[in-house]
Amino acid sequence: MVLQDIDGFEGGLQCASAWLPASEADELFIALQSELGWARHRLRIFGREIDAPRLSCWIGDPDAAYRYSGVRFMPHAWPAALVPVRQAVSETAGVAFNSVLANLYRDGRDAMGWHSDDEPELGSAPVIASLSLGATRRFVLKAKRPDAHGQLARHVLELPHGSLLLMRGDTQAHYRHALPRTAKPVGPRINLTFRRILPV
Ligand SMILES: O=C(O)CCC(=O)C(=O)O
Ligand SMILES: [Fe+2]
Repeated sequence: MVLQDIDGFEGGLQCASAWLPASEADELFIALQSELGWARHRLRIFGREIDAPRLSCWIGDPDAAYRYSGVRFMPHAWPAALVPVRQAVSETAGVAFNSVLANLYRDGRDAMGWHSDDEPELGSAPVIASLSLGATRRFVLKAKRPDAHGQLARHVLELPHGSLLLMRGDTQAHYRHALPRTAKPVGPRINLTFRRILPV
């Protein structure tokens, strides 16, 4: 397993493309797809309530209560399939993660819009570890402020089955990220973003 720095992020973004061997990633995908309590979370955008275009399940230790897009979630308990994964991801990242947001993108119409994971519960420079399973999808980062040429820097990553992406340092403060829709035919994808929720 090799964590590679992604250029232009000064150590704030690292990726291991085959962090989980394919057979383990296959098994994990199947277990999570059938066992998690997938639900359509509701989002508040400009005062309107809308259904998120994906299915989600929030998992964590009992004290890891969390607000996401203006909604307070009580975490589900850790399913057996995620106990060793949480341990291994925590070791790789060097952070004792106490929660994970699971997202299921059923096909190319499911997506996640532009945001930063900068909620106060995550602290000022959070480490977020993102494990991708299933179909490869495009993950895009865009700077919040223009560079010296007046451009908003953009970075595109393809996140394959079993890959682990670490976002650290100023990544949330300086960038937004998104998982755009795609018109290409793609199968389902599960993404797990491990987070450390601080007591507030
Ligand atoms: O699905 C992804 O790769 C991104 C998920 C994400 O940004 C999040 O859960 O905050
Ligand atoms: Fe995110």
